[in-house]
Amino acid sequence: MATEQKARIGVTGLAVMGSNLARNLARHGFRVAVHNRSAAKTKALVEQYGSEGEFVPAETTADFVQSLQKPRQVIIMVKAGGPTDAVIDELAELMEPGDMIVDGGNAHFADTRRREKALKERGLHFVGTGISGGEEGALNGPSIMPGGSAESYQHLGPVLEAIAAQVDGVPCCTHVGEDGAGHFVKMVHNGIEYADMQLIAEAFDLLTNVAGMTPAEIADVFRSWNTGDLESYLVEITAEVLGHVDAATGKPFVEIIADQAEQKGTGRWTVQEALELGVPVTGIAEAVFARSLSGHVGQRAAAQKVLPGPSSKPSIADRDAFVEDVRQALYASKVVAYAQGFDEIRTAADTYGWQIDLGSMATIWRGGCIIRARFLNRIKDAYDKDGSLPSLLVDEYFADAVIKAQESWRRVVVAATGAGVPAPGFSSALSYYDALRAERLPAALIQGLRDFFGAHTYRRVDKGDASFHTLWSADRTEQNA
Ligand SMILES: NC(=O)C1=CN([C@@H]2O[C@H](COP(=O)(O)OP(=O)(O)OC[C@H]3O[C@@H](n4cnc5c(N)ncnc54)[C@H](OP(=O)(O)O)[C@@H]3O)[C@@H](O)[C@H]2O)C=CC1
Ligand SMILES: O=C(CO)[C@H](O)[C@H](O)COP(=O)(O)O
Repeated sequence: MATEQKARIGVTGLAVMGSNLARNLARHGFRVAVHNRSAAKTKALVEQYGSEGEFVPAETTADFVQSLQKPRQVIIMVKAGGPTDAVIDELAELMEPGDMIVDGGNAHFADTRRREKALKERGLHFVGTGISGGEEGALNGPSIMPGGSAESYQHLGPVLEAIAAQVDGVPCCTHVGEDGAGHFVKMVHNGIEYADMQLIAEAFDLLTNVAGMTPAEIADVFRSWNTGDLESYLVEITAEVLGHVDAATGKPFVEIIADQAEQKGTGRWTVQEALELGVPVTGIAEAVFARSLSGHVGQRAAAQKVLPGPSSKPSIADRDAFVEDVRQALYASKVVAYAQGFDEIRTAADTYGWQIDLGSMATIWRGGCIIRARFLNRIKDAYDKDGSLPSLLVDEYFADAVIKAQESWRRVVVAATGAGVPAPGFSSALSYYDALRAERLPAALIQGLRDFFGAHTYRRVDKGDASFHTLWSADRTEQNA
């Protein structure tokens, strides 16, 4: 193939994400080489969308690599895990020093670190890149979170910024940080996505089972919420899903879906990594566990037969006031979930030596991605004002918002408890708020107990950092530890 006919960039893995990303690149004037393990997808893409731009289809990996301009840039969009390793191994055999492999799948950041290290030894650049926005975002402009070296970003950045979503003329793409930073930030993005959806689902449950509203009425509520502080993609599509009617039965669509939430793993990874880093991401953890509980069909069926709810349910005197309380509780709990997610990113950056600008993360999540929301502008402002903010909750704007929401938030948690409606997201977010602001926590008693049974020692409020142990089974005098 003549050099001038070679492609600027390649995409391998042409399922929903890869094929739409390739189309997005082509629509932006990049000649794109396209390849898929099974050639039918490549053929279908070119047949259906060939007129959208310049595609260079390849049936084999060798032809695919040959069809690229040097230094070569290949984006992989295949299943995370083993398939990604298999594709990287195949490509690496055919590529040359200076070429670049970009993994746009939902890889675990530790895999990304390992892959970048291994490929560097072969002279290849490797960029682990988070991409969010689902199939629609991949086509029309996703939010893109590239890691890897600053040098790699110099070459790749202009292409990614061109195809990313744009908000106020700013691309939703920036160099997140070295090696696995991009995939780490994408993982936390997904963790926040889990928390956000759990809170929305709890709001729906409360409006259904405490306020007695229908899905169509609740759809209207979400539609109106989407014109205020809660404006976001997830609130917008909640109104769509709740307003949809099942064609086969004529019932509200939400009532005919099996109530078992599935998960591919990025939320679970966010919690596992938070446990390692010692960051309390209670909202995300509750969301992961709530999905998991929903899937325990046998246990749920057994419990339904023997465990009753409260003998009487509180009645809602003023439905509009309750709807407003739920709105406030949703907003405050959402702020807590984002605060926890940003804490995890900051702690990981310190741990792994990444220079992550938290304000920039809020900036690139404003468009294209699943958690895009109006209040990300406020998060950006908060971190722009103070890059070392101890918690989003102490920023003036967000402190004011949760303080204003506080009474509503408490009423909603009380109503949920009284009615026997599970609201783990709302209640754990409120407990987090109360724990953070508490002058004194019962952790003191835990320390006392640990010292009693295991001589694990404790620090005193009046003796600085020194540790002590009480001789519990002797005369109970205190010793320096
Ligand atoms: N779907 C979404 O909304 C989002 C997905 N992602 C991530 O993007 C990536 C692609 O997602 P999606 O488009 O949904 O596709 P899938 O995750 O369903 O992956 C399907 C693709 O992987 C290829 N593949 C699977 N195993 C192998 C293998 N061993 N060797 C080579 N190719 C293989 C398939 O090829 P074949 O056709 O031959 O089977 C197909 O192209 C995933 O990592 C996903 O987590 C990221 C953001 C959003
Ligand atoms: O990455 C995404 C969006 O940004 C995917 O939509 C996400 O993988 C969905 O996750 P799950 O299937 O676990 O709900």
